[in-house]
Amino acid sequence: MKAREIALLALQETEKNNTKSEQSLHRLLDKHNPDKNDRSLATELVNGILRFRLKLDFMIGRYYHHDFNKAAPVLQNILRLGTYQLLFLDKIPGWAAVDECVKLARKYKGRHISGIVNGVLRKIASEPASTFNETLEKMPLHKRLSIEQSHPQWLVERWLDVYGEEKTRSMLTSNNASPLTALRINTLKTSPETMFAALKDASVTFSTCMQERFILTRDFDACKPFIHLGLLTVQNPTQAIPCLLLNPLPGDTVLDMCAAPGGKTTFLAEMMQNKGSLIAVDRYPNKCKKIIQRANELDIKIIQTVVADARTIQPEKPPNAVLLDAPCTGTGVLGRKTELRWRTSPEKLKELTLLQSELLDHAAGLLDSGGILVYATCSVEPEENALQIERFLKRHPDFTREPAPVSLSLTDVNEINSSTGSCLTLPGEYEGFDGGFAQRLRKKR
Ligand SMILES: C[S@@+](CC[C@H](N)C(=O)[O-])C[C@H]1O[C@@H](n2cnc3c(N)ncnc32)[C@H](O)[C@@H]1O
Repeated sequence: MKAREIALLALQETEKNNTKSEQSLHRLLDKHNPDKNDRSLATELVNGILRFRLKLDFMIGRYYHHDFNKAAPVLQNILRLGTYQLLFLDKIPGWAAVDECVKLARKYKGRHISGIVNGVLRKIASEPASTFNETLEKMPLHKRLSIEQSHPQWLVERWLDVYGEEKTRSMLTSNNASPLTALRINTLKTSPETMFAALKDASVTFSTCMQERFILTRDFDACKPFIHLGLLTVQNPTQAIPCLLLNPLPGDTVLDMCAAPGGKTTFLAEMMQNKGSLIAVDRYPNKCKKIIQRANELDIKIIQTVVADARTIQPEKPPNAVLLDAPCTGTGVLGRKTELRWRTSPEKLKELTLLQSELLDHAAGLLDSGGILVYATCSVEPEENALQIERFLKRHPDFTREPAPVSLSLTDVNEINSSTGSCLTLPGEYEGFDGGFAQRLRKKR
Protein backbone atom coordinates (compact mmCIF):
# COMPACT_ATOMS: atom_id res chain seq x y z
CA MET A 1 0.00 0.00 0.00
CA LYS A 2 1.31 3.48 -0.94
CA ALA A 3 1.79 6.63 1.15
CA ARG A 4 -1.48 8.43 0.33
CA GLU A 5 -3.71 5.47 1.09
CA ILE A 6 -1.87 4.74 4.35
CA ALA A 7 -2.26 8.41 5.32
CA LEU A 8 -5.97 8.28 4.44
CA LEU A 9 -6.55 5.20 6.61
CA ALA A 10 -4.57 6.70 9.51
CA LEU A 11 -6.62 9.91 9.34
CA GLN A 12 -9.89 7.93 9.22
CA GLU A 13 -8.90 5.78 12.18
CA THR A 14 -7.71 8.73 14.30
CA GLU A 15 -10.95 10.59 13.75
CA LYS A 16 -13.32 7.64 14.13
CA ASN A 17 -11.76 6.16 17.27
CA ASN A 18 -10.61 9.45 18.80
CA THR A 19 -7.11 7.96 19.14
CA LYS A 20 -3.62 9.41 18.75
CA SER A 21 -2.64 9.76 15.07
CA GLU A 22 0.89 8.63 15.90
CA GLN A 23 -0.37 5.24 17.08
CA SER A 24 -2.61 4.65 14.05
CA LEU A 25 0.12 5.69 11.65
CA HIS A 26 2.77 3.46 13.25
CA ARG A 27 0.41 0.49 13.24
CA LEU A 28 -0.38 0.96 9.54
CA LEU A 29 3.26 1.54 8.59
CA ASP A 30 4.25 -1.65 10.42
CA LYS A 31 1.45 -3.60 8.72
CA HIS A 32 2.09 -2.41 5.13
CA ASN A 33 5.85 -1.81 5.39
CA PRO A 34 6.19 0.75 2.55
CA ASP A 35 9.60 1.96 1.34
CA LYS A 36 11.44 4.85 3.05
CA ASN A 37 10.04 7.56 0.75
CA ASP A 38 6.46 6.40 1.18
CA ARG A 39 6.93 6.20 4.96
CA SER A 40 8.09 9.77 5.15
CA LEU A 41 5.40 11.03 2.73
CA ALA A 42 2.64 9.27 4.74
CA THR A 43 3.98 10.81 7.97
CA GLU A 44 4.20 14.28 6.44
CA LEU A 45 0.65 13.98 5.06
CA VAL A 46 -0.91 12.84 8.34
CA ASN A 47 0.85 15.46 10.50
CA GLY A 48 0.38 18.24 7.97
CA ILE A 49 -3.30 17.53 7.36
CA LEU A 50 -4.09 17.34 11.07
CA ARG A 51 -2.26 20.62 11.71
CA PHE A 52 -3.66 22.52 8.75
CA ARG A 53 -7.17 21.06 8.77
CA LEU A 54 -8.94 24.39 9.24
CA LYS A 55 -7.01 26.11 6.46
CA LEU A 56 -7.54 23.16 4.11
CA ASP A 57 -11.27 22.99 4.91
CA PHE A 58 -11.60 26.71 4.27
CA MET A 59 -9.98 26.33 0.82
CA ILE A 60 -12.09 23.28 -0.06
CA GLY A 61 -15.33 24.82 1.27
CA ARG A 62 -15.13 27.57 -1.34
CA TYR A 63 -15.40 25.07 -4.24
CA TYR A 64 -17.35 22.20 -2.72
CA HIS A 65 -21.00 22.74 -3.63
CA HIS A 66 -22.62 21.49 -0.41
CA ASP A 67 -21.80 21.91 3.30
CA PHE A 68 -18.26 20.44 3.52
CA ASN A 69 -18.66 19.83 7.27
CA LYS A 70 -21.44 17.36 6.46
CA ALA A 71 -19.54 15.45 3.74
CA ALA A 72 -18.63 11.77 4.35
CA PRO A 73 -15.41 11.62 6.44
CA VAL A 74 -13.58 9.62 3.76
CA LEU A 75 -14.40 12.25 1.12
CA GLN A 76 -13.34 15.03 3.49
CA ASN A 77 -10.00 13.36 4.07
CA ILE A 78 -9.35 12.62 0.38
CA LEU A 79 -9.98 16.28 -0.47
CA ARG A 80 -7.69 17.36 2.39
CA LEU A 81 -4.99 14.98 1.11
CA GLY A 82 -5.16 16.54 -2.34
CA THR A 83 -5.35 20.14 -1.12
CA TYR A 84 -2.44 19.68 1.31
CA GLN A 85 -0.23 18.38 -1.50
CA LEU A 86 -1.23 21.26 -3.79
CA LEU A 87 -0.59 23.91 -1.14
CA PHE A 88 2.41 22.61 0.78
CA LEU A 89 4.35 19.98 -1.19
CA ASP A 90 6.24 21.68 -4.03
CA LYS A 91 7.97 18.47 -5.09
CA ILE A 92 4.70 16.75 -6.03
CA PRO A 93 3.36 17.94 -9.41
CA GLY A 94 -0.22 19.24 -9.16
CA TRP A 95 -1.53 16.73 -11.73
CA ALA A 96 -0.08 13.80 -9.72
CA ALA A 97 -1.69 15.03 -6.48
CA VAL A 98 -5.08 15.32 -8.21
CA ASP A 99 -4.88 11.98 -10.08
CA GLU A 100 -3.90 9.99 -7.00
CA CYS A 101 -6.79 11.45 -5.01
CA VAL A 102 -9.24 10.79 -7.82
CA LYS A 103 -8.12 7.13 -7.78
CA LEU A 104 -8.59 6.94 -4.00
CA ALA A 105 -12.07 8.48 -4.30
CA ARG A 106 -13.03 5.94 -6.97
CA LYS A 107 -11.82 3.06 -4.77
CA TYR A 108 -13.54 4.23 -1.58
CA LYS A 109 -16.62 6.15 -2.84
CA GLY A 110 -17.22 5.28 -6.53
CA ARG A 111 -17.15 7.07 -9.88
CA HIS A 112 -19.56 9.93 -9.10
CA ILE A 113 -17.61 11.11 -6.05
CA SER A 114 -14.29 10.78 -7.86
CA GLY A 115 -15.66 13.31 -10.37
CA ILE A 116 -16.39 15.75 -7.53
CA VAL A 117 -12.85 15.29 -6.13
CA ASN A 118 -11.41 15.94 -9.58
CA GLY A 119 -13.48 19.13 -10.02
CA VAL A 120 -12.73 20.63 -6.58
CA LEU A 121 -9.00 19.87 -6.65
CA ARG A 122 -8.55 21.24 -10.18
CA LYS A 123 -10.18 24.51 -9.14
CA ILE A 124 -7.90 24.79 -6.09
CA ALA A 125 -4.85 23.95 -8.25
CA SER A 126 -5.67 26.74 -10.69
CA GLU A 127 -6.43 29.44 -8.09
CA PRO A 128 -3.65 32.03 -7.69
CA ALA A 129 -2.40 32.34 -4.06
CA SER A 130 -3.23 36.07 -4.15
CA THR A 131 -7.01 35.38 -4.37
CA PHE A 132 -6.88 33.40 -1.12
CA ASN A 133 -4.75 36.04 0.61
CA GLU A 134 -7.11 38.83 -0.47
CA THR A 135 -10.05 36.96 1.07
CA LEU A 136 -8.16 36.58 4.36
CA GLU A 137 -7.06 40.20 4.49
CA LYS A 138 -10.67 41.34 4.67
CA MET A 139 -11.24 39.36 7.89
CA PRO A 140 -10.77 40.53 11.50
CA LEU A 141 -7.36 39.56 12.96
CA HIS A 142 -8.50 36.64 15.15
CA LYS A 143 -10.42 35.05 12.29
CA ARG A 144 -7.62 35.57 9.80
CA LEU A 145 -4.94 34.11 12.09
CA SER A 146 -7.23 31.22 12.97
CA ILE A 147 -7.56 30.20 9.29
CA GLU A 148 -4.06 31.19 8.14
CA GLN A 149 -2.36 29.31 11.01
CA SER A 150 -5.11 26.69 11.36
CA HIS A 151 -5.91 26.93 15.08
CA PRO A 152 -9.40 27.01 16.67
CA GLN A 153 -10.76 30.53 16.78
CA TRP A 154 -11.52 30.45 20.54
CA LEU A 155 -7.87 29.70 21.27
CA VAL A 156 -6.52 32.43 18.97
CA GLU A 157 -8.90 34.94 20.54
CA ARG A 158 -7.79 34.10 24.09
CA TRP A 159 -4.06 34.11 23.20
CA LEU A 160 -4.45 37.52 21.55
CA ASP A 161 -6.10 38.77 24.76
CA VAL A 162 -3.53 37.25 27.10
CA TYR A 163 -0.28 37.48 25.10
CA GLY A 164 -0.85 40.10 22.37
CA GLU A 165 -0.34 39.77 18.62
CA GLU A 166 3.43 39.24 18.41
CA LYS A 167 3.62 36.38 20.92
CA THR A 168 0.44 34.80 19.55
CA ARG A 169 1.87 34.80 16.02
CA SER A 170 5.08 33.24 17.30
CA MET A 171 3.18 30.48 19.15
CA LEU A 172 0.97 29.74 16.14
CA THR A 173 3.91 29.53 13.73
CA SER A 174 5.91 27.39 16.11
CA ASN A 175 2.99 24.95 16.51
CA ASN A 176 2.94 24.43 12.74
CA ALA A 177 6.68 23.78 12.32
CA SER A 178 7.98 20.24 12.56
CA PRO A 179 9.44 19.95 16.08
CA LEU A 180 12.96 18.91 17.05
CA THR A 181 13.27 15.72 19.10
CA ALA A 182 14.65 16.22 22.60
CA LEU A 183 16.43 13.48 24.55
CA ARG A 184 17.69 13.36 28.12
CA ILE A 185 21.07 11.84 28.92
CA ASN A 186 20.77 9.16 31.60
CA THR A 187 23.46 10.21 34.07
CA LEU A 188 23.01 6.96 36.02
CA LYS A 189 24.59 5.13 33.07
CA THR A 190 26.81 7.66 31.34
CA SER A 191 28.14 11.21 31.51
CA PRO A 192 27.29 14.05 29.09
CA GLU A 193 30.92 14.12 27.83
CA THR A 194 30.94 10.38 27.04
CA MET A 195 27.51 10.65 25.41
CA PHE A 196 28.48 13.62 23.24
CA ALA A 197 31.58 11.75 22.02
CA ALA A 198 29.49 8.65 21.21
CA LEU A 199 26.92 10.74 19.32
CA LYS A 200 29.67 12.44 17.31
CA ASP A 201 31.20 9.03 16.48
CA ALA A 202 27.76 7.95 15.21
CA SER A 203 27.60 11.15 13.07
CA VAL A 204 24.49 12.43 14.88
CA THR A 205 23.86 16.16 14.43
CA PHE A 206 22.69 17.66 17.73
CA SER A 207 22.83 20.65 20.03
CA THR A 208 22.80 20.62 23.84
CA CYS A 209 20.69 22.43 26.43
CA MET A 210 19.53 22.40 30.06
CA GLN A 211 22.87 22.14 31.87
CA GLU A 212 24.05 19.87 29.02
CA ARG A 213 21.74 17.10 30.25
CA PHE A 214 19.59 17.26 27.10
CA ILE A 215 20.22 17.06 23.37
CA LEU A 216 18.06 18.42 20.54
CA THR A 217 18.18 16.67 17.17
CA ARG A 218 16.39 15.94 13.88
CA ASP A 219 18.30 12.68 13.64
CA PHE A 220 16.03 10.55 15.81
CA ASP A 221 16.68 7.28 13.95
CA ALA A 222 20.43 7.59 14.57
CA CYS A 223 19.71 7.99 18.32
CA LYS A 224 17.65 4.79 18.59
CA PRO A 225 20.60 2.49 19.47
CA PHE A 226 21.44 4.77 22.42
CA ILE A 227 17.79 4.73 23.55
CA HIS A 228 17.80 0.90 23.44
CA LEU A 229 20.89 0.90 25.66
CA GLY A 230 19.12 3.16 28.18
CA LEU A 231 21.67 5.95 27.68
CA LEU A 232 19.12 8.40 26.24
CA THR A 233 15.39 8.79 26.81
CA VAL A 234 12.88 10.99 24.99
CA GLN A 235 11.95 14.05 27.05
CA ASN A 236 11.45 17.70 26.20
CA PRO A 237 13.67 20.06 28.25
CA THR A 238 10.58 22.04 29.32
CA GLN A 239 9.52 18.86 31.16
CA ALA A 240 12.76 18.99 33.13
CA ILE A 241 12.00 22.38 34.68
CA PRO A 242 9.48 21.10 37.31
CA CYS A 243 12.00 18.40 38.33
CA LEU A 244 14.84 20.92 38.62
CA LEU A 245 12.51 23.15 40.66
CA LEU A 246 11.64 20.25 42.99
CA ASN A 247 15.36 19.44 43.24
CA PRO A 248 15.05 16.18 45.23
CA LEU A 249 18.13 14.83 47.03
CA PRO A 250 19.33 11.23 47.36
CA GLY A 251 17.42 9.65 50.25
CA ASP A 252 14.32 11.89 49.98
CA THR A 253 10.75 10.59 50.14
CA VAL A 254 9.11 11.82 46.95
CA LEU A 255 5.55 11.48 45.67
CA ASP A 256 4.82 11.96 41.95
CA MET A 257 1.02 12.29 41.84
CA CYS A 258 0.29 12.09 38.09
CA ALA A 259 3.28 10.18 36.89
CA ALA A 260 2.66 8.27 33.65
CA PRO A 261 4.38 7.69 31.29
CA GLY A 262 7.18 8.46 33.72
CA GLY A 263 9.31 11.09 31.96
CA LYS A 264 9.56 13.23 35.07
CA THR A 265 9.54 10.32 37.55
CA THR A 266 12.62 8.81 35.93
CA PHE A 267 14.40 12.18 35.85
CA LEU A 268 13.64 12.64 39.57
CA ALA A 269 15.11 9.18 40.22
CA GLU A 270 18.25 10.15 38.32
CA MET A 271 18.54 13.35 40.35
CA MET A 272 18.14 11.25 43.51
CA GLN A 273 20.98 9.01 42.22
CA ASN A 274 18.70 6.00 42.60
CA LYS A 275 18.57 6.46 46.42
CA GLY A 276 15.47 7.10 48.54
CA SER A 277 11.79 6.44 47.95
CA LEU A 278 9.86 7.55 44.88
CA ILE A 279 6.15 6.73 44.66
CA ALA A 280 4.63 7.19 41.21
CA VAL A 281 0.82 7.38 41.08
CA ASP A 282 -1.37 7.23 38.00
CA ARG A 283 -5.02 6.45 37.54
CA TYR A 284 -4.56 3.94 34.72
CA PRO A 285 -2.92 0.49 35.14
CA ASN A 286 -1.67 0.30 31.52
CA LYS A 287 -0.02 3.70 31.96
CA CYS A 288 1.66 2.58 35.21
CA LYS A 289 3.16 -0.37 33.30
CA LYS A 290 4.83 2.16 30.99
CA ILE A 291 6.51 3.83 33.98
CA ILE A 292 7.95 0.48 35.11
CA GLN A 293 9.10 -0.37 31.59
CA ARG A 294 10.84 2.98 31.26
CA ALA A 295 12.46 2.70 34.70
CA ASN A 296 13.79 -0.77 33.79
CA GLU A 297 15.25 0.55 30.53
CA LEU A 298 17.09 3.26 32.46
CA ASP A 299 18.28 0.96 35.32
CA ILE A 300 16.21 2.81 37.92
CA LYS A 301 15.41 0.84 41.07
CA ILE A 302 13.63 3.23 43.47
CA ILE A 303 10.26 3.76 41.76
CA GLN A 304 7.18 2.12 43.22
CA THR A 305 4.05 2.57 41.07
CA VAL A 306 0.56 2.86 42.55
CA VAL A 307 -2.62 2.71 40.45
CA ALA A 308 -5.00 5.14 42.16
CA ASP A 309 -6.92 8.37 41.94
CA ALA A 310 -4.41 10.89 43.22
CA ARG A 311 -7.26 12.88 44.82
CA THR A 312 -7.67 10.16 47.45
CA ILE A 313 -4.30 8.40 47.89
CA GLN A 314 -2.80 8.19 51.40
CA PRO A 315 0.90 7.23 51.36
CA GLU A 316 2.15 5.50 54.52
CA LYS A 317 4.84 8.11 55.16
CA PRO A 318 4.29 11.84 54.46
CA PRO A 319 6.52 12.80 51.50
CA ASN A 320 8.98 15.67 51.91
CA ALA A 321 8.64 16.51 48.20
CA VAL A 322 5.59 16.26 45.93
CA LEU A 323 5.40 16.72 42.17
CA LEU A 324 1.95 17.38 40.76
CA ASP A 325 2.24 17.33 36.97
CA ALA A 326 -1.46 17.83 36.47
CA PRO A 327 -3.70 16.69 33.60
CA CYS A 328 -4.25 19.82 31.48
CA THR A 329 -5.42 21.14 28.11
CA GLY A 330 -1.90 20.73 26.71
CA THR A 331 -1.95 24.05 24.85
CA GLY A 332 1.84 24.29 25.27
CA VAL A 333 2.43 21.12 23.23
CA LEU A 334 0.10 21.58 20.24
CA GLY A 335 3.08 21.47 17.85
CA ARG A 336 3.95 17.97 19.00
CA LYS A 337 0.45 16.52 19.43
CA THR A 338 -0.98 17.34 16.03
CA GLU A 339 -4.67 16.55 16.62
CA LEU A 340 -4.87 18.02 20.13
CA ARG A 341 -5.79 21.54 18.98
CA TRP A 342 -9.10 20.19 17.63
CA ARG A 343 -9.86 18.13 20.73
CA THR A 344 -9.33 20.69 23.44
CA SER A 345 -12.12 23.17 24.19
CA PRO A 346 -13.26 25.89 26.64
CA GLU A 347 -15.43 23.23 28.37
CA LYS A 348 -12.41 20.94 28.84
CA LEU A 349 -10.44 23.88 30.20
CA LYS A 350 -13.12 24.43 32.88
CA GLU A 351 -13.30 20.72 33.78
CA LEU A 352 -9.52 20.38 34.02
CA THR A 353 -9.11 23.55 36.08
CA LEU A 354 -11.45 22.02 38.66
CA LEU A 355 -9.62 18.67 38.65
CA GLN A 356 -6.27 20.46 39.06
CA SER A 357 -7.53 22.40 42.10
CA GLU A 358 -8.80 19.17 43.71
CA LEU A 359 -5.42 17.50 43.11
CA LEU A 360 -3.61 20.53 44.53
CA ASP A 361 -5.77 20.54 47.66
CA HIS A 362 -5.07 16.86 48.28
CA ALA A 363 -1.32 17.34 47.64
CA ALA A 364 -1.31 20.14 50.24
CA GLY A 365 -2.68 17.79 52.92
CA LEU A 366 -0.24 14.95 52.13
CA LEU A 367 2.99 16.94 52.15
CA ASP A 368 5.13 16.92 55.30
CA SER A 369 5.43 20.32 56.99
CA GLY A 370 8.42 22.22 55.62
CA GLY A 371 8.22 20.13 52.42
CA ILE A 372 8.26 21.27 48.79
CA LEU A 373 5.38 21.01 46.33
CA VAL A 374 5.93 21.64 42.62
CA TYR A 375 2.86 22.13 40.46
CA ALA A 376 3.30 21.84 36.68
CA THR A 377 1.28 21.75 33.45
CA CYS A 378 2.04 21.64 29.72
CA SER A 379 -0.53 24.39 29.19
CA VAL A 380 -0.09 28.11 28.58
CA GLU A 381 -3.56 29.08 29.86
CA PRO A 382 -3.45 31.35 32.95
CA GLU A 383 -6.44 29.55 34.58
CA GLU A 384 -4.39 26.35 34.71
CA ASN A 385 -1.18 28.09 35.76
CA ALA A 386 -0.62 31.41 37.58
CA LEU A 387 -4.32 31.90 38.42
CA GLN A 388 -4.59 28.33 39.69
CA ILE A 389 -1.66 29.02 42.03
CA GLU A 390 -3.12 32.34 43.19
CA ARG A 391 -6.37 30.60 44.16
CA PHE A 392 -4.48 27.76 45.84
CA LEU A 393 -2.47 30.17 48.00
CA LYS A 394 -5.69 31.86 49.10
CA ARG A 395 -7.16 28.50 50.16
CA HIS A 396 -3.90 27.36 51.82
CA PRO A 397 -2.24 30.17 53.78
CA ASP A 398 0.24 27.59 55.15
CA PHE A 399 1.93 27.57 51.69
CA THR A 400 4.23 30.19 50.13
CA ARG A 401 5.97 30.60 46.80
CA GLU A 402 9.52 29.33 47.28
CA PRO A 403 12.56 30.72 45.43
CA ALA A 404 14.10 28.44 42.79
CA PRO A 405 17.13 26.34 43.80
CA VAL A 406 20.41 28.10 42.95
CA SER A 407 21.39 25.33 40.51
CA LEU A 408 18.52 26.36 38.23
CA SER A 409 20.22 29.62 37.30
CA LEU A 410 22.62 27.47 35.26
CA THR A 411 19.94 26.55 32.74
CA ASP A 412 19.40 28.37 29.47
CA VAL A 413 15.80 29.46 30.22
CA ASN A 414 15.45 33.13 31.17
CA GLU A 415 11.80 32.68 32.04
CA ILE A 416 12.57 31.03 35.39
CA ASN A 417 11.78 33.64 38.01
CA SER A 418 14.30 32.72 40.71
CA SER A 419 12.68 34.76 43.48
CA THR A 420 9.13 33.44 42.98
CA GLY A 421 10.15 29.91 41.90
CA SER A 422 7.88 29.99 38.85
CA CYS A 423 8.41 29.49 35.15
CA LEU A 424 6.21 29.88 32.08
CA THR A 425 7.66 29.01 28.67
CA LEU A 426 5.71 29.70 25.48
CA PRO A 427 6.00 27.62 22.29
CA GLY A 428 8.54 29.22 19.96
CA GLU A 429 10.37 31.13 22.72
CA TYR A 430 13.38 28.79 22.86
CA GLU A 431 14.27 26.46 20.02
CA GLY A 432 13.23 22.90 20.86
CA PHE A 433 11.39 23.82 24.07
CA ASP A 434 7.67 23.14 24.48
CA GLY A 435 5.32 25.51 26.27
CA GLY A 436 4.63 24.78 29.93
CA PHE A 437 4.36 26.10 33.46
CA ALA A 438 5.87 25.18 36.82
CA GLN A 439 5.66 26.65 40.33
CA ARG A 440 7.71 25.73 43.44
CA LEU A 441 5.85 26.08 46.77
CA ARG A 442 6.82 25.41 50.39
CA LYS A 443 4.57 24.23 53.22
CA LYS A 444 5.30 26.17 56.40
CA ARG A 445 6.63 24.29 59.44
C1 LIG B 1 0.50 15.43 32.21
S1 LIG B 1 0.33 13.73 32.34
C2 LIG B 1 1.73 13.30 33.32
C3 LIG B 1 3.02 13.22 32.56
C4 LIG B 1 4.14 12.65 33.41
N1 LIG B 1 4.32 13.39 34.64
C5 LIG B 1 5.45 12.63 32.67
O1 LIG B 1 6.27 13.54 32.82
O2 LIG B 1 5.68 11.69 31.91
C6 LIG B 1 -0.98 13.57 33.48
C7 LIG B 1 -1.22 12.15 33.95
O3 LIG B 1 -2.22 12.23 34.98
C8 LIG B 1 -2.98 11.05 34.97
N2 LIG B 1 -4.22 11.33 35.72
C9 LIG B 1 -5.32 12.01 35.33
N3 LIG B 1 -6.20 12.11 36.33
C10 LIG B 1 -5.65 11.49 37.40
C11 LIG B 1 -6.07 11.26 38.73
N4 LIG B 1 -7.25 11.70 39.18
N5 LIG B 1 -5.26 10.57 39.55
C12 LIG B 1 -4.06 10.10 39.12
N6 LIG B 1 -3.61 10.29 37.86
C13 LIG B 1 -4.38 10.98 37.02
C14 LIG B 1 -3.15 10.76 33.49
O4 LIG B 1 -3.40 9.39 33.29
C15 LIG B 1 -1.79 11.20 32.92
O5 LIG B 1 -0.94 10.09 32.77
